[in-house]
Amino acid sequence: METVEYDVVVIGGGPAGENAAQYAVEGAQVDGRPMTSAIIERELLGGECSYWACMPSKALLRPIAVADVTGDLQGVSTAHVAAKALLERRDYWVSHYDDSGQETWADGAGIGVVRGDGRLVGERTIRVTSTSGDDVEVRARRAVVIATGSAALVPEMYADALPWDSRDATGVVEVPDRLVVVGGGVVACEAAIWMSALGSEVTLVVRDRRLLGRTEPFAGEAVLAGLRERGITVHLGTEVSDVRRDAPEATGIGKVHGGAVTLTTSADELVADELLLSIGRAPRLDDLGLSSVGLTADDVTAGRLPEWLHAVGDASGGPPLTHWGKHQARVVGARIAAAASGEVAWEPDREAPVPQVVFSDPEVASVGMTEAEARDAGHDVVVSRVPTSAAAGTGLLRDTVVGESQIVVDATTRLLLGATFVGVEAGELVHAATVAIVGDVPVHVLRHAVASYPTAAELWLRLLEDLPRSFRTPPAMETGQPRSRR
Ligand SMILES: Cc1cc2nc3c(=O)[nH]c(=O)nc-3n(C[C@H](O)[C@H](O)[C@H](O)COP(=O)(O)OP(=O)(O)OC[C@H]3O[C@@H](n4cnc5c(N)ncnc54)[C@H](O)[C@@H]3O)c2cc1C
Ligand SMILES: NC(=O)c1ccc[n+]([C@@H]2O[C@H](COP(=O)([O-])OP(=O)(O)OC[C@H]3O[C@@H](n4cnc5c(N)ncnc54)[C@H](O)[C@@H]3O)[C@@H](O)[C@H]2O)c1
Repeated sequence: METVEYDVVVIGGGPAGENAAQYAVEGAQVDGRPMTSAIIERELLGGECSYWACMPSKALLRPIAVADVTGDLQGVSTAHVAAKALLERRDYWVSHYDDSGQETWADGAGIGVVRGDGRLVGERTIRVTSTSGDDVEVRARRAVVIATGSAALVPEMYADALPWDSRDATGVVEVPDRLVVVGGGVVACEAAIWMSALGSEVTLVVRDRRLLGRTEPFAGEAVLAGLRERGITVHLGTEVSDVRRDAPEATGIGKVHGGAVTLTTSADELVADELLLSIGRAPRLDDLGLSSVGLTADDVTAGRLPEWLHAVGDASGGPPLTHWGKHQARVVGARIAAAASGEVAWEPDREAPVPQVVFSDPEVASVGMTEAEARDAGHDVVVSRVPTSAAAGTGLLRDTVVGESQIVVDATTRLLLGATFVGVEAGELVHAATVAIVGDVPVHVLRHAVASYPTAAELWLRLLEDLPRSFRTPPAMETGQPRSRR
C-alpha cells in the first residue's frame, strides 16, 4: 500500500476543511521548510455547502426574492419566476457538480488532495479507500483535523419511504405536484419557498407550535405569515405517527422517489407525491475509525481530543453553519501553524457570537442571545423593538415593508447581548450587531456610529432611540462619576 506524509491532514473537504488546511500552513515553517497539508475528500471538494446546501439554495431563492420585490414596488412591472431558467441558475452556481475549480484552488494554495473515504487506523494515521479500491495510507506528522460535516437525520419510521432530504430539495430535477415538508426549521422555511415557486403545492407539517424555534417568537410569526401568503399550508403542533409509500424507488437526487406518500398525523391524513424530511442534522462521525484511537463520537463533539486531533465545522457538533465552521477552522488552523514554530496564536479571550441569516420571506437575521436566553442567563435586560419599516432607508426598498427588529441590551453594562432583524436587508443589518458585541461597544457609543441617510442601516438609530433616554450617556455619568470617553 502506498504511504504519503504531510504535516497536517484534514479529513473532509467542505468549507471548514478547506479553511483548516489553508490556515494550518499559510506562511508556516517547520524544520526550515514550508509546512504541508492535504485534504482527504470522498465526494466533491467544496463539500455540502458548495453543491447541495448554501450555494444551490441561495441561487434558487435570490431570483424569487427579486421577483417578489417587483410585485411590491410601484414603478416596475411584476417579474415572474421561470422554472427552467431558475434550475439552470442553480446548476451554474454548483458548477454542474464539477469540483475541478476547487481542485485548482487547492493546487494554487499548495494543498494536496487525496480522493477517497478516510478512516483513522491509528494515531495520526488515516487509511484512504478510493473508488478504484486502491488504499493509500496518509500519515500526519503534526495534526489531523476532522471536518467531515453532518448528515440529515432520517428516523426509522421514515427510512423505507425514501423521503427527500435537503440534497434532493436543492438538487431538484423533478418537481413533485404535491410536496409535504416535515420540520419547521431553516431548511423547511427556505425550501418551501423555492419548491412552491417551482410549482409544487407545499404543505409544512411542524411538530412545534412555531416556526424557527431558536429565534425570537416574532420572527417565526412573520415567516409563518409570509409562507401562508404564498399559498403554502402550514400545520403547527402536528406530529407524524406513520408514513407509507407506494413503490418507493431510489431514482437519484432530486427525482421523485416512487409513488404517492401517505402521512398519518395528529391532525389529518396527508397524501403527497413527495416528502421532504428536514428535521435537523447530526455530525458525520460514524465509520471514521475513532475507536482505533480510543475515542467516541461524543468525545469529538465534547472536544475531548488528544493534542494532535482537532474537529471543525458541522462535525465538531457546533452550530451547523458555514461561516461558523470556517471561523472555527481558521482559528484551529492558525493554532496548528503557530504550534509548529513553538508559538501560540493570538485569540480573543472569549468565543465570538454566532450570527445566522434565514433566507426566508421575510428574511430573518439574528446574533447573540434572544431576550428569553438573556433573561435565563441572569441579565437585567432592556429590549428595544421597532417596525423594520421605521427608517426611511428601509421604507424605500419596498412598498410594503413587513417585520420587526429588536436589540437586547444589558441594563447594567449597556452592552448589546443580541439582535434580531426581520424583513428587508435583515442579513446586512445584523452585522453591525455582531461588530458591537465582539467589540464590546456600549449603546451610548454605538449611537455615534452614524448611518448614512437614507440607508437601511438607519434602522439602528431607531432601535437606539427607542431605548431609555438615560442610555444615551455612560452609566458612570448618572452616578456622578468622572466623565469617560467610553
Ligand atoms: C439546504 C441547506 C442550506 C444551507 N444553507 C446555509 C447558508 O445559507 N449559510 C450557512 O452558513 N450555512 C448553511 N447551511 C449549513 C452548511 O451547509 C454547513 O454548515 C456546512 O456545509 C458545513 O461545512 P463543513 O465543512 O463542516 O461540512 P460539509 O460541507 O458537509 O463538508 C464535509 C465534507 O467531508 C466529506 N467527508 C465526510 N466524511 C468523509 C470521510 N470519511 N472521508 C473523506 N471525506 C469525507 C464530505 O464528502 C464533504 O465533502 C445549509 C445547510 C443545508 C442542508
Ligand atoms: N440559511 C442558513 O443559514 C441555513 C439554511 C439551511 C440550513 N441551515 C443549517 O442546517 C441545519 C439543519 O436544518 P434543518 O431545518 O434540518 O434543522 P433545524 O434544526 O433548523 O430544524 C429542525 C426542525 O425539525 C423539527 N423536528 C426535530 N425532530 C423532529 C421529529 N422527529 N419529527 C418532526 N419534527 C422534528 C424541529 O422542531 C425543527 O422545527 C440548521 O440547523 C442550520 O444551521 C442553515
